Amino acid sequence: MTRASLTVAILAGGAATRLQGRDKGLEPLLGRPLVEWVLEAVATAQAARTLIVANRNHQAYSAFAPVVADDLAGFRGPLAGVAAALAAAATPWLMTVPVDCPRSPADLAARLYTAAQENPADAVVAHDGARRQPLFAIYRRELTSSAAAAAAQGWGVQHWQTTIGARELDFADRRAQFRNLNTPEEFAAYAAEHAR
Ligand SMILES: Nc1nc2c(ncn2[C@@H]2O[C@H](COP(=O)(O)OP(=O)(O)OP(=O)(O)O)[C@@H](O)[C@H]2O)c(=O)[nH]1
Repeated sequence: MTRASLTVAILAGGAATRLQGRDKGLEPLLGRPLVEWVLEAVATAQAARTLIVANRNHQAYSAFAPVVADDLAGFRGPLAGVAAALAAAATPWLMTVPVDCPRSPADLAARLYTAAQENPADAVVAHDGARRQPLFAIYRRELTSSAAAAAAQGWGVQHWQTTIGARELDFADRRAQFRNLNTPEEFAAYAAEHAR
C-alpha cells in the first residue's frame, strides 16, 4: 500500500557527543553511512517523500535524500528537527525516525498510520514495551505551529508529546528493532553481530 499522504523525516541533526562530535548519520556502519541503513529501513513505509532533517553537512546528506535544515540554530534537540520537518511536509501526516537506528520495524509506518486513522489522533508514538520511543512517531501536519512554539521554548520532545495528547502504540513485539547506536563501541558491536 502506498501512503501518499505520508512524509517520512529522518532526524539527523544531533551533536553526537558520544561519537566525539562526528556526524552520526554519515558514520560508516558495515561499509555504508548509517543514514543509508535508515533509508533502507523506512523504504517499507512507501511514503510520498522521505526527507533528512539536519543542521550540518547538508550537502553530504543531499546525496541520499532531500535535506531540510533545522530552522532553529544550534543543536536544539530532536523537537527542533520535528518542527522543521512538519513545516516542510506537504502531506497531511509526518512520521519521524532517528538517524541512529539502523533497522527500525518494517511495519512501523503501517501500524502508526493505521492507528492514527482508525482511532483518530493527532499524534501516535511507539512504545517498545519497556519505554516510550519518542522519536518514532506520526503527527498530523496541523501540529506544525505547536511544534515550532515548543521547540523555540526549548521543550523536550516527550514533554511536547504529553501536552498534545500523543497516544502510545505498543511495539513490544519489535523491541529489539529500536536499538540505536551512540558510541564507537556500539557501532563496532553492531557491525560484529551483523557481519557476514
Ligand atoms: N534535526 C535534528 N535532529 C536532532 C537534533 N538533536 C538530536 N537529533 C536527532 O535525534 C536523535 C537522538 O539524538 P540523541 O541520541 O539524543 O543525541 P545525539 O546528538 O544523536 O547524540 P549524543 O550527543 O551523543 O547524545 C538522533 O537521531 C539525532 O540526530 C536536532 O537539534 N535537530
